[in-house]
Amino acid sequence: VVEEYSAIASHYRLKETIGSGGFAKVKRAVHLPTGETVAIKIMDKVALGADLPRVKTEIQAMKNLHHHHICRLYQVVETSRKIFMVLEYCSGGELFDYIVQKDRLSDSESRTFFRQIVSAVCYMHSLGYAHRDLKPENLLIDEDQNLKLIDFGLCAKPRGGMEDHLYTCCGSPAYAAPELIAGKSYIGSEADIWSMGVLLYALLNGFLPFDDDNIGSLYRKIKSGKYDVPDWLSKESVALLKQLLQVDPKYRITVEKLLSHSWMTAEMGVPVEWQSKYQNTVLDEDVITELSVHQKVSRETMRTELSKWKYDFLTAAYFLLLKKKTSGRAVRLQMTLSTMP
Ligand SMILES: CN(C)C[C@H]1CC[C@H](N2C(=O)NCc3cnc4ccc(-c5cc(Cl)c(O)c(Cl)c5)cc4c32)CC1
Repeated sequence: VVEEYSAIASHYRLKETIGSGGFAKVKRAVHLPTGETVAIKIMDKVALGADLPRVKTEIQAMKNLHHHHICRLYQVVETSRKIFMVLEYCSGGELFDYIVQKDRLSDSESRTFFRQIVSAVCYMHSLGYAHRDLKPENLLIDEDQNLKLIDFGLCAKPRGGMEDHLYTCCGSPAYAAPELIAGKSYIGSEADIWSMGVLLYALLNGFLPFDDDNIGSLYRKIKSGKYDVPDWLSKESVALLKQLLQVDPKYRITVEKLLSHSWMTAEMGVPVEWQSKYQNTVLDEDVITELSVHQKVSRETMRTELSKWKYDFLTAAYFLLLKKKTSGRAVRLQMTLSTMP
């Protein structure tokens, strides 16, 4: 097995498999130069077949999406047979499992999580991306109980911008908007708003608003837009669900209005901050120092090299050192990154 993973074995110690998506295996790993834990998504190009473009879509999208509630891509390694994506590790697992084990979440815990989801989605929309597969399985919890959005294989960045219509019917049926399953052309951001309505319902109730083993009756329920309203729901949350789960996208709440909706701001007092907390234009001086000293190159050379954002071993070392710094650990490397030119 080791020779298969030799491309990354120089810098990562592979640990156990932590999950597998359709055509990918995800393993926990340790980044040897910093000691940080990462998740490595491993795909076999032959097995991917027609799905290879989805992976390229995901990689390209993740290179442009830098947000504290979006899983960070650190590095991409491609060999003749494999693609490895080195990703931010989330020790808390899937939000889906968290809801199941708690049965359902309280109004305020749902609000805390839902504000983070809206923050990530609003940020994506501001950059012209629609996720198109929003569901609790694609939201992970990190060690600080923060949510991280994953799986950008279906996300779309319509050429003509967010108003451009999309056509491919995709994502998971139970979370899919009526216009999407009706096979009509649709606006990606509007479909994401519907999916967030289904997500909020799942957080507050522990079950889905539209569910049926038979796909035909599931579609009929979604198109009807009718769902149960359990008596434990607060008046405000019922009002918000009504505005999210509007069958006609014309009447659906927009993400801008969502940021300051009264249920969203209750207890918090402030609208959702959707801008990224990550500073992704200025390079961190402490990290440059550590990397340039360690690689025995000038700071200028290091700055120039880092600014190419090649998502190689150097990009990974930069992001992981920065993560160490922001979580108050020493900005130190344990071995040379042998790949520096
Ligand atoms: C859609 N589901 C079924 C697939 C599962 C695959 C395993 C996942 N996982 C765990 O099960 N436990 C721990 C765990 C910890 N850190 C992770 C970090 C990143 C990713 C990740 C990121 C992206 Cl961008 C992506 O595309 C994919 Cl597939 C995975 C998964 C992690 C993870 C959860 C989702």
